[in-house]
Amino acid sequence: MSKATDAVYHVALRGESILTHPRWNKGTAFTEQERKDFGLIGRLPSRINTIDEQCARAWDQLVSQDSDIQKNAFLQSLKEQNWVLYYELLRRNLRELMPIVYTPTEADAIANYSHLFRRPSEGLYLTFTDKDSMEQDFLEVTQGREIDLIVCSDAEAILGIGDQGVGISSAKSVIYTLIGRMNPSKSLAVALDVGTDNEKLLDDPLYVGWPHKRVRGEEYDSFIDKFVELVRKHYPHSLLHFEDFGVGNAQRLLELYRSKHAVFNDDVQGTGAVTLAAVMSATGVTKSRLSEQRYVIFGAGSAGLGIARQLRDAIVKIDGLSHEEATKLFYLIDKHGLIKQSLGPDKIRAQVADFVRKEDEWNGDEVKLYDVVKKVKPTVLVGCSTQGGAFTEEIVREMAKGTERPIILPLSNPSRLVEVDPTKANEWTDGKALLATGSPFPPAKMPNGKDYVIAECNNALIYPGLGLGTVLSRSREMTDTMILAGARRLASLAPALKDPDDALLPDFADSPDVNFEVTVAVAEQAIEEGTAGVDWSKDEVRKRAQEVIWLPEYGTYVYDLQGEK
Ligand SMILES: NC(=O)c1ccc[n+]([C@@H]2O[C@H](COP(=O)([O-])OP(=O)(O)OC[C@H]3O[C@@H](n4cnc5c(N)ncnc54)[C@H](O)[C@@H]3O)[C@@H](O)[C@H]2O)c1
Ligand SMILES: O=C(O)C[C@H](O)C(=O)O
Ligand SMILES: [Mn+2]
Repeated sequence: MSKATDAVYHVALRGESILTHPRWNKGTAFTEQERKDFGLIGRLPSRINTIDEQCARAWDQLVSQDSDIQKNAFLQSLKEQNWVLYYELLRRNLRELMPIVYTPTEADAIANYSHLFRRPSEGLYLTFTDKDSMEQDFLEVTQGREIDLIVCSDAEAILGIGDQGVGISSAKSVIYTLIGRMNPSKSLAVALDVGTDNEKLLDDPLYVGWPHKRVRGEEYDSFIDKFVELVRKHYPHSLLHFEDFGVGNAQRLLELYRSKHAVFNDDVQGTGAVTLAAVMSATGVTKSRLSEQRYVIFGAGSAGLGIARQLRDAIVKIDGLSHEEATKLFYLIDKHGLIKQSLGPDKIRAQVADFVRKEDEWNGDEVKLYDVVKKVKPTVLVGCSTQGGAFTEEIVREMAKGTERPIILPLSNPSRLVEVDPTKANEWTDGKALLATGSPFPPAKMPNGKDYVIAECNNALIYPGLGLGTVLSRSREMTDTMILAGARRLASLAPALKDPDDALLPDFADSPDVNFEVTVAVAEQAIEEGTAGVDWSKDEVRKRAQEVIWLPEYGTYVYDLQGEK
């Protein structure tokens, strides 16, 4: 592992400029020599603190905040002051602080973005009205920086809370550092502000985004295209991560660009990958094959479709079924009920065409979840519908009648949108259900009194590794086979494989090591299939992956006018 503590950095900033630069600021941890060299003696109180002392102080300040949203705001401002301290504090308390900086609290932070606004998030705002100066604005912010990863969102479908306009979230790029241990200087968060259809925001005089209806159609496409072309021109080797685009754009843009650049849609592909890992783990417990399951996916949007495709493709690849046979194992349900032929084209999105059920199997207009469960007897039920509580007691009990160990994955975020509270699902199935949720939940009690840990089936458990594996191997594309390799590696690390009563997926406390393994698996696969721009042995992949790890440690600074800024 790289030892940043021993690292020596040549830095060209002095005085106020270094103290206000979050990458270089050490606050009270500047050494005596550094205080002399960087003109800081009169700018700092006398005592020199260690990182341990700084973490203890920051922790005390954090826990004195009254609510999670205030804690989130406190951590945001810490990030704006001192990256090392911010990431080190989070690293030391990962399990506890993930829900504060990420799901579910981040949903509230984004929903209240304009009201909590203090200063712009570091990152890039690209607004539709400024499209003509996009390249200039892009270069102004990036300034020739080395960037490996760009996370962008048009915020049309933020988690399950819908259109949030310009609610830029740097949370997704923070995770690349926190869990993927990626150098934060190498990532960039981009807000693509094309307006909003959220009336509450449009009517809010404090809304900080462009107060205009969402631009759609050709104008939208050409705006996005201009941005993607800039990324391709200035950062041809970067990974472009799409987050929380609306259902009409997510899969479409992915298909449009994936052969031209390494693009990744987290909601489609990241969610598909982590859910596949959870199902592989659960079928390990039930000692059955993926191809022996019957799958009901409730909510056929970006996530639902991504999950269905990922599972289907894995069944083909791993269990050897034909594409058609594997597709038949899936029942997709959206707001008009089961997706079946008679719904007609207005109610069926083009992307789900593969999964449309034949009419002769079903009577009636709109077939509801309960009726599907009753007839199909699914072994796997996935929720990505944004409909809190949709898996009612009646539905869960019905499912448990049809299968010994129902695999139930209510994935909608944030917590209040979960399709079923896992404690309830555990109770209604007498502890038989194999459960994982999208947001963190406390353990449920098994009939024998033991805790059943509810795994967090959130794409953050895998996307940093998928992204970093792609970047590390300098792949121009993130292929389905690379994603599958990452998902299989994650599944192989599932606690339930060792102890069937344990969690279906690794804990977030272990996510940095887990993602390291995913990174390695993805890069190995890219090299094996020839997608990579490098040709390394397996040992070398691991060594290189170690070398790029960034740890939140200060190192020693030397003042140097030619140094970094
Ligand atoms: N756990 C994870 O890692 C993860 C990842 C991605 C998305 N999600 C969650 O999944 C949910 C969906 O996200 P998305 O990106 O797919 O959004 P989306 O808008 O693309 O999809 C939501 C789908 O649910 C459908 N729907 C709405 N009401 C319904 C109803 N009553 N019955 C059935 N279907 C209904 C919508 O028509 C839409 O197709 C969100 O809550 C999001 O937070 C979780
Ligand atoms: O943001 C998350 O927690 C996961 C996912 O990307 C989502 O949209 O819900
Ligand atoms: Mn998302």
